[in-house]
Amino acid sequence: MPHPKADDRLIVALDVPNALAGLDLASRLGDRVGFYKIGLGLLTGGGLALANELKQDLGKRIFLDMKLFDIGATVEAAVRGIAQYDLDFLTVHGDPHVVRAAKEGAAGKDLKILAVTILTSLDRADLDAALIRPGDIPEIVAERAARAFAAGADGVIASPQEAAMIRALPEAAGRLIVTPGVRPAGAALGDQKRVATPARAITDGADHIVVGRPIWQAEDPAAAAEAVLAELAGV
Ligand SMILES: O=c1ccn([C@@H]2O[C@H](COP(=O)(O)O)[C@@H](O)[C@H]2O)c(=O)[nH]1
Repeated sequence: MPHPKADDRLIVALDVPNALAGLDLASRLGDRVGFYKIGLGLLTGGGLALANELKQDLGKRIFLDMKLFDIGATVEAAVRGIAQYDLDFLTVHGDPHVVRAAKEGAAGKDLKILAVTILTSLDRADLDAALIRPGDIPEIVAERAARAFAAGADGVIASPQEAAMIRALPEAAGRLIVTPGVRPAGAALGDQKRVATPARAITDGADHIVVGRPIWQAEDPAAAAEAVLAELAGV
């Protein structure tokens, strides 16, 4: 079922406590939103059943944000199982062996594998604490993105602050850039550290933006989504 009114550049993160709350939010957002992200927080709260319902009954596109990371054989088996569901995007960590295994698992299915570069909630101090090599974050993100693309990733997850740098990579031609860490001007950051506005993310080369709390925690989620969509309509 197509959604002529929805601008699928906006993906709304359904980080609500359970599937019922997810369905309720989706019904409040109605035709305004055509693309939803279901993540780890909903996994034990009926996330896959919700994904199925949103896709089959309401015609929404679904991004399953699992951020898989394991030995290749396990990632491949996990993705083969997930690919039986009718989903659109799936995340894995951007390490080349993980991306290659995920692509094997998704072979023959119309499921795009997106590689996480560096979480948008991290800054350089966090990387130091995790013993990740020295260097500027945008430079490390660009390198991880190039390696993930070389391993076959259909796209990458990065902060909007790195979108322009990734878009300029030759390896990024025809690949997707999806950016969480998006905040309308003045919105609370929460735990996000590398952020930019919806318009900035898109003008810098993102194909899709992911927006969660600024919409689902808003007093009027439909109005909050409309404000983001109005900003996107201007770029
Ligand atoms: O680097 C990443 C990867 C994934 N996410 C996910 O996106 C949403 C963002 O939610 P907000 O409420 O808009 O901050 C959330 O589900 C994360 O798990 C990310 O933020 N950064």
